[in-house]
Amino acid sequence: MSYIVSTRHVSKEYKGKEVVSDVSMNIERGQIYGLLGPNGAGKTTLMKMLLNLVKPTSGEIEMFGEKLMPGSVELFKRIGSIIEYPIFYEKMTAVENLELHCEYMGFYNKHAIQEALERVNLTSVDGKAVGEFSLGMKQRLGMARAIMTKPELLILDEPINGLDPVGIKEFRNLLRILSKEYRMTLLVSSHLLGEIEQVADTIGILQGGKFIREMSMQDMRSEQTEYIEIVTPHCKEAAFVLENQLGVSNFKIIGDSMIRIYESRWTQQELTKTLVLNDVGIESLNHKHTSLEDYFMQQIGGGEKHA
Ligand SMILES: Nc1ncnc2c1ncn2[C@@H]1O[C@H](COP(=O)(O)OP(=O)(O)OP(=O)(O)O)[C@@H](O)[C@H]1O
Repeated sequence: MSYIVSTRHVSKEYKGKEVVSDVSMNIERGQIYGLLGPNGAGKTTLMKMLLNLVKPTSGEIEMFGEKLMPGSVELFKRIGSIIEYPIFYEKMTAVENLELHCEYMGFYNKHAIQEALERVNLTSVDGKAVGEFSLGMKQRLGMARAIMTKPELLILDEPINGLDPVGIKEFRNLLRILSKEYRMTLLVSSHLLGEIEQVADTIGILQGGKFIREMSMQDMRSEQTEYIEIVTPHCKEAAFVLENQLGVSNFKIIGDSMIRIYESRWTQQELTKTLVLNDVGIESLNHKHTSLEDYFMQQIGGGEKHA
């Protein structure tokens, strides 16, 4: 398998503290790869290492099959990125900023500037200095700058920050277009699975600097569990009846009033009947499945604990 990005045991320490720890990740050409993790997980640091902005303490990085070295410069002509907040010359207009970027990248194509601005829906800002833009407009301009040279790989750090709901929807469509029509490979970080689950092909989960898991969204969806959820004010009594009358062993008690049963031996009717016959009042009893967000929270250790 040829990967566009491949890291081998990459770690980064700051003042003796490891903030990225032994990360081995692989991004296939043409994929939208979601790098997920809560604040401070190490997503930005990992992306900065891919862009040679931060030197790994140990480990190796390959980009486009080539080992990343301090002097690798040509590689970055094939990569577009937005890391943290995009920075611009505030007194210049959007077009002037993009023209300057073209010059810097050795790429000049007036048509590409207009096309990029149209792609991100930032067309009626002629004559306005970037310093007067809102955060969302700056994010759009950052995106225009990143895609203007049609890079093969696009690295976006929390790109949804600052966008309104319409902007988020447009942004997801843009990612799909860049992937499907422009055949770009995309690495997108987020702290919320919900923001990228609809577009990502693969997810890598980072927590406390450690790479917990890398899996396709398809596998992630198939790992969602089904369960029966009982809401009852008599949780302890219900658990006792389930265990002793029905032999149910695979269940969790959540808080004071909820039980989730992960085995399908008994129907909803049978469970209801047994609980009621044993004087256990029930508020509801329903068949459910975990959402991807629940799954993600479980992976990063923020899910419910076993009773
Ligand atoms: N230059 C630095 N010096 C010291 N510590 C740093 C430096 N840069 C990052 N860190 C620390 O490394 C850890 C990971 O930070 P990083 O910004 O990579 O996480 P993140 O997952 O991108 O988080 P967020 O979503 O909040 O941006 C944090 O504890 C941060 O304080």
